[in-house]
Amino acid sequence: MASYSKELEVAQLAVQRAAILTRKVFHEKAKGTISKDDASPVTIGDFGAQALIIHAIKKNFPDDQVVGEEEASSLRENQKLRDQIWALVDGTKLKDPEAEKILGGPIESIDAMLDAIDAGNSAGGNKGRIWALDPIDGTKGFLRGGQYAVCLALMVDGDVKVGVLGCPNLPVDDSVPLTAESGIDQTDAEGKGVLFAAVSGQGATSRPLGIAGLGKSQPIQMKEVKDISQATFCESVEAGHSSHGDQFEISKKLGISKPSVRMDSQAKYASIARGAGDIYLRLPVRADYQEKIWDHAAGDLIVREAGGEVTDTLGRRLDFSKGRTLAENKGVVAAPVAVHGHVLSAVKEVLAAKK
Ligand SMILES: Nc1ncnc2c1ncn2[C@@H]1O[C@H](COP(=O)(O)OS(=O)(=O)O)[C@@H](OP(=O)(O)O)[C@H]1O
Ligand SMILES: [Mg+2]
Ligand SMILES: [Mg+2]
Ligand SMILES: [Mg+2]
Repeated sequence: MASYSKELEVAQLAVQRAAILTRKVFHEKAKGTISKDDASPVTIGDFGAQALIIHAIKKNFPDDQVVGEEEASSLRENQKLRDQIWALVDGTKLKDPEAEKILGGPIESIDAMLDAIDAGNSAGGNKGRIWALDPIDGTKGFLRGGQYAVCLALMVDGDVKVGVLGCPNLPVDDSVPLTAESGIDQTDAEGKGVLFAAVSGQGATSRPLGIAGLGKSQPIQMKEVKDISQATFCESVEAGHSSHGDQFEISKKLGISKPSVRMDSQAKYASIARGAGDIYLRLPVRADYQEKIWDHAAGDLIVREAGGEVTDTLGRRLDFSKGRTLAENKGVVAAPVAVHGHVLSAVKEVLAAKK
């Protein structure tokens, strides 16, 4: 079995470096936000983080492909925005020269930065080594001052082998349980920022998200759910991204009376993987929406390696081999292995009753 130790080290350091950049933008008022063709927002933080991460991947693994959320066409036409991003990218380094060397050093020029962003254009698929990258997941949360995540996963022949999530606004302490306020960034910089990782067959870990080399890691595990009515379930903040109504019906069916924890980004997967919460439900709002692979690849592996099961609403494993989207899946149901079947039955009953 391949160990993927080099890939894991590069991925974690690349995400850690990119998070230095996103944290800078998070604390600035002007985030250089523009609207994409689908009317969703993108900021200088998203572009900068994508450039830095793809640069590190290409330096270490030149033949690998990348499926990245962003592309640079709007920057090629907008010099002001491009220069703003370059100032950020050029000034972002890990405070450990050895770690910086592992990432292949800085990006050489503005043109190289734009090319790095555009190298995230792989069509995906079921052959070879392909990285899935979401430079800022939960951009709306990032803009609102909530949770967000820097997400990177390596797929080999369509199967996720390595997953890394940088969550700058989650508490370092794995044992802090989720509350209704967890989705809001309420604490100061002290004690915040977690780097989650998993390798297929090797378990999942967390460690503090630092600014130099990698900190000390510890294994993480999902919590045992003894009484499902006491379970904590997570869902999106944005009602346009998952159906709060269906999710409420499902939780009622499970006897859960606690309100949901609304949280942006794959911080939801990370939070249940470390046992701070129990269940993540993402029921489709629109029948025709196809989930993007970069919104799920890292979280899917981290939850499964921490003792969870992740399927769609029909009980199928998420299939990352179909291209840039999860074309063969509908929604997400993530829970500890022991209770996943029970949760899935409630999901199916609620969806059947709607028909
Ligand atoms: N209609 C629809 N249905 C499902 N998902 C959608 C939809 N539209 C957008 N998106 C994707 O949602 C990503 C963020 O969603 P999250 O649930 O993680 O967070 S949030 O609370 O909704 O912000 C978000 O990721 P980012 O763009 O990286 O923020 C989108 O890829
Ligand atoms: Mg996303
Ligand atoms: Mg994104
Ligand atoms: Mg986006």
